[in-house]
Amino acid sequence: MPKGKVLLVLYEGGKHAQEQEKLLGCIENELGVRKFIEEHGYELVATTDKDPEPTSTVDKELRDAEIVITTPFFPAYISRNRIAEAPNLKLCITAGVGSDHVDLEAANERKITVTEVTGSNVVSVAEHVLATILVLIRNYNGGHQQAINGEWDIAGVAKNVYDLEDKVISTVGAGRIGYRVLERLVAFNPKKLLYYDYQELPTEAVNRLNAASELFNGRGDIVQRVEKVEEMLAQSDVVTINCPLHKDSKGMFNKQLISHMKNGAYLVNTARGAICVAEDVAEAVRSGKLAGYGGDVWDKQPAPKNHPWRSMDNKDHVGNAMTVHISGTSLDAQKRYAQGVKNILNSYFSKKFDYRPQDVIVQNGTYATRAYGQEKKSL
Ligand SMILES: NC(=O)C1=CN([C@@H]2O[C@H](COP(=O)(O)OP(=O)(O)OC[C@H]3O[C@@H](n4cnc5c(N)ncnc54)[C@H](O)[C@@H]3O)[C@@H](O)[C@H]2O)C=CC1
Repeated sequence: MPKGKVLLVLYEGGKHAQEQEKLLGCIENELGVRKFIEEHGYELVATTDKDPEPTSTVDKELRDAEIVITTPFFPAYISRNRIAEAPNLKLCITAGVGSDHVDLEAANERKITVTEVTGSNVVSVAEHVLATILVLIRNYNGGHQQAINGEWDIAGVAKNVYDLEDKVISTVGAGRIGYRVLERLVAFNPKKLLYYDYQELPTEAVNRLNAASELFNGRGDIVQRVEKVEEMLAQSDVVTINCPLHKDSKGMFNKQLISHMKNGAYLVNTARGAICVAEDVAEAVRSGKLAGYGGDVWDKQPAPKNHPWRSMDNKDHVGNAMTVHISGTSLDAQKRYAQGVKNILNSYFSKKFDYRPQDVIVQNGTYATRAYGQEKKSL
């Protein structure tokens, strides 16, 4: 009987993989799972060649694969067509969080299980959100450019510098990352922390934030849920997006929704690029409607050289805080999601299928989480 095949798609590490052995998430280090997979009698095929569909190595190797492991950082899109061409496929594992690169509806139709390593990089992303907010609101880029260019024009930088203290800050999505962002923001003494989510935060979670704000800043009752996103945006100095990409969130931040934001507000998106309409955001930054946009997720990854967010700029050249998709792939996160992938494989190989419930996105033809849409089934 031929061996079952596991297909692993990761980004290239090159010389960095040799320099840094903790870089588990690159093709050279294969999440540290090769030996484990082979010991269980499976074949492992690892590749970086994911595009274009349908002529890449992924297309060829997926045809007889039983398991595919991908990451959101360098996503191999497991599309409906690719699923149709992969009759043996039983399990898709996301090494990280966010499985929108898998066609979840098509997976359900075929009863393919889709799992991810829930929680593995939520702290990493929350820290990146805070970093991006501070880069923008403190005009770090303006000051840094002068520092390395030999300039000293303080007014030229200071005219775009604010404090985060006393601002209204909001999150679209208050799940694991959104909540951790709110937690970390308390330290900055915000005026209000608002959230928009169709799932309400537990009362204890809200009480904890209010109590911390009371203790550190002398003001309680700062957290509020807002029912209408437009109402939340109209009050917010800084908005961060922390919800998954699905049919209701795709293209949500378009020209029309951005028009409800305060003039000169900041928008930070480390969730998924396609939640925003790229050209509409770039135009809002150009016009000054947004004082800045930052994040690390793009609607197509790797993003093309001419993507509007690469050249997006404002009149003072300080409104762009984009990075490549790195927030969830810190070395600490890589260790956690590599271990999480191993645990999921172990559940599968043992035929116990005793996955951690929070890791399961779809199973047995249905959604196991409500995160991918309001109407989706809850466990
Ligand atoms: N940049 C990066 O490296 C990473 C990005 N992510 C992204 O962040 C997303 C969130 O991750 P977690 O917080 O761990 O997920 P989570 O499942 O804990 O929380 C997501 C929350 O968003 C809410 N939500 C869903 N659709 C919404 C909508 N249209 N409007 C408002 N709220 C909505 C859900 O009800 C849930 O409370 C992931 O799905 C992924 O796309 C996650 C990890 C790494």
